Amino acid sequence: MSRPSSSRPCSARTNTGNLFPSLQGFVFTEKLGSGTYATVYKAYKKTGGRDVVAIKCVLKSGLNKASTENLLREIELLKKLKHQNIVELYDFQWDEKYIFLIMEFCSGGDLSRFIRTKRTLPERVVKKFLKQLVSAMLYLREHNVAHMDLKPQNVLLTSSSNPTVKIADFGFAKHMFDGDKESVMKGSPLYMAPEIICQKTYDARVDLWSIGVILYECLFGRAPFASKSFQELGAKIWNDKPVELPYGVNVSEDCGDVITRLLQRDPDKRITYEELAKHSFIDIEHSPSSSSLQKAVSVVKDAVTEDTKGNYSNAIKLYCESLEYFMPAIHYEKCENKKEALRKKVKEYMNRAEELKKMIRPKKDSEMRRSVSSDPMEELLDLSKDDEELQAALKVIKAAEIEESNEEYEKALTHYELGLKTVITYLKEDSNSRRKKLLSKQAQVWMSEAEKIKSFLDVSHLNTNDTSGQEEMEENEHLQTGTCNLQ
Ligand SMILES: Nc1ncnc2c1ncn2[C@@H]1O[C@H](COP(=O)(O)OP(=O)(O)OP(=O)(O)O)[C@@H](O)[C@H]1O
Repeated sequence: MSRPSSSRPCSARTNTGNLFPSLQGFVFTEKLGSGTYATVYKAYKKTGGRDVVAIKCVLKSGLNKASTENLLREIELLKKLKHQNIVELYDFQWDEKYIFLIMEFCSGGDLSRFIRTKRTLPERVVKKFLKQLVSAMLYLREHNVAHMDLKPQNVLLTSSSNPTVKIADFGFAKHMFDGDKESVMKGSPLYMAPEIICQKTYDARVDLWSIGVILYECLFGRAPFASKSFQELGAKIWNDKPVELPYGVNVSEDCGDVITRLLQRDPDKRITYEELAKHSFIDIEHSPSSSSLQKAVSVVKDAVTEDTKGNYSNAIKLYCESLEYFMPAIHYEKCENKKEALRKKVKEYMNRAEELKKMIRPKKDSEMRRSVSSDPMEELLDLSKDDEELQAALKVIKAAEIEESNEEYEKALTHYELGLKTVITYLKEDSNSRRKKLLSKQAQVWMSEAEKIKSFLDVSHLNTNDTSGQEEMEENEHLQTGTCNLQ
């Protein structure tokens, strides 16, 4: 809510002798940086918990019509936007000299500086940042907001260890509904989608291109159109050549695919927001967010219900599905104690899933052999001596039984299914009544074995390992060493 500052325009002197602006209720401690129309300071609240904030101070006298519009737009938009990956605007005030935007403080600096200090970022870290940026972008799309000036300088980091990224600087942002077009040139050429320059009309898809450029720069240390002169930059923009990954780099196929699809010059060929959210490199549904834990709890509740009802196969699937939400929930949790408590709980659920897997595992050797020796297979083979096709099918099933007892489940299932195909046709036509009776009884047994194997195979490979701790450790190691991807 806007409310005028009661403070008189005055200033405090810094260590270096420069003047800080002054705002009642806050102590300015440090200059964080300055942009086109504002300077940003670190400050803390005099009252309460002395919360640290960032205050963007806009000198009113420096505002022309365009920058006033930018600022008002930024305030209007930021007031409405609340997302874990968007810098929050707490309040705004003004006095005779300045307009103050009191914002969430991000102590890790901006992504541009972060990349420069590390040269390149490892794919694991880039993937985490990208998921967070995409999550913010999807939220912006839901609110019909296009940022229009996404670049590493406008992406802030919450801290230097285990950082979260947040989108800042909504000075150029605009309410844009699907199909809306814009024709004014805005943004920074290195990060600007080609259609802004080449076609002069564009829409919210320009942000997808900029995300692609940010991703490229994080991985390779420079923007795809990085140039030594404006002429060179112009030539690269006005070109039909597809953007290629630098020679000799080592990125996963998924990662390469998402960069290439974001950096499509033609916006109609560019990946859409929906496709991006579902892309296997991003998989927003299973990305750490404030709702991860809620989703995990809801899935695990269903698992327990199925478990209680004795539907073990379903229960295992749901326990494992809950892990897909528990892991991002653990990543999202900042408090170490809570993380540990969550891990303990997850371990209990996953132990139960493993226990159930053992329970539904098809019979092992001794039991199986007993049923093999007691089954009338030998009699059936004898009754089918004059029928090569049925003999062959029965031998295939016999092999399946042995494979099952040896726990070669995939092979056993294939052979059960193959043999049963023939057996079933005989059941319809067989004139030998003794054989038909025996065959019919055994077919039931084999079908039920095949079903058991199928439902076991369906869940046996499902993951019950919580790797969140390992992942966090590796990520931190990477960040500390600043691993380089260009070899
Ligand atoms: N909330 C914040 N927390 C910490 N640092 C911040 C915050 N907001 C801005 N900064 C720092 O202040 C610098 C200036 O920010 P600002 O938004 O005014 O301009 P800019 O994005 O650098 O430039 P321009 O507005 O010209 O695009 C940023 O680059 C960043 O380093």
